[in-house]
Amino acid sequence: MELLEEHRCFEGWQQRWRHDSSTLNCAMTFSIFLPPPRDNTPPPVLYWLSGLTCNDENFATKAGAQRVAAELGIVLVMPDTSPRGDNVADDEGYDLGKGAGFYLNATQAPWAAHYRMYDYLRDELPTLIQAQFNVAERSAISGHSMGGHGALILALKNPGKYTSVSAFAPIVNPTRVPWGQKAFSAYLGEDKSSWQAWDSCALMLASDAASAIPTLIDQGDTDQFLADQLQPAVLAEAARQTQWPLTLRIQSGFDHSYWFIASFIEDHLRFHAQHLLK
Ligand SMILES: N[C@@H](CCC(=O)N[C@@H](CS)C(=O)NCC(=O)O)C(=O)O
Repeated sequence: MELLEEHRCFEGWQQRWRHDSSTLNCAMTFSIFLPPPRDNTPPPVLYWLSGLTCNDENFATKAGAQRVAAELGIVLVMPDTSPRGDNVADDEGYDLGKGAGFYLNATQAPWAAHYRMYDYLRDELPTLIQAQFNVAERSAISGHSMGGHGALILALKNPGKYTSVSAFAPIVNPTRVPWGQKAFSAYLGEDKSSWQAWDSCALMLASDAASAIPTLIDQGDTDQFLADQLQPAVLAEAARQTQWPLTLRIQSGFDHSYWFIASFIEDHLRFHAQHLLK
């Protein structure tokens, strides 16, 4: 592990690290915010997954989450959104390839060689964070847009792994919207039956009530992607049918940007703190 940057931030520290990922078969960079130590209890972790075109720095620099994370004593881990490097397959579009890993394990050439963000986030990165930092095992997960999709599928596919999940403007039904259909065709191939394992709505409908965890979603009602790509009402209907504890808040006048995230990130941190710090 190589420390690339370190900055004092409120009562904690903002750092940026590079490491070699054996899952992704390339070097990866992540950001982490470490709150000030308090007594002998190691702090829990909130994983943040960003959206299309982002890397580990968008949330770190634009969301303004550190002040409240320092106050609550929560570590923020901000991974990149895809494998990186000259040897990694890419596409000209902003919504496929680098910056658009969709938090799944690709099965199709040329993507399968590196695009395994699901395994990286489920196994390799948490193991690394546990080994390198003084943190508790308890963790929660959140994200934006493609990262909201990532947070939801990681939570839905791994009962017991996270105390709570939240999302801003998530892609809840990727198998039915253009962003998801383009990415899933490339990464998973044309057999659409394999797509269901990576779709929050399908996963929630197939979920076991006993594995449900508290879920908070915020969605701006003037988000330019709301009607074509996001459609959180489809997940709300799945939650109604399965009695999944979802709170969906429609926020008047907010768009898809980090200005929206910055406006409600404190609510999400306090929501996760209720479950992480029990
Ligand atoms: N660039 C794309 C949109 C990409 C986009 O909105 N990305 C969101 C996540 S889906 C984001 O967080 N962008 C980076 C940022 O705002 O810092 C477009 O022109 O349509």
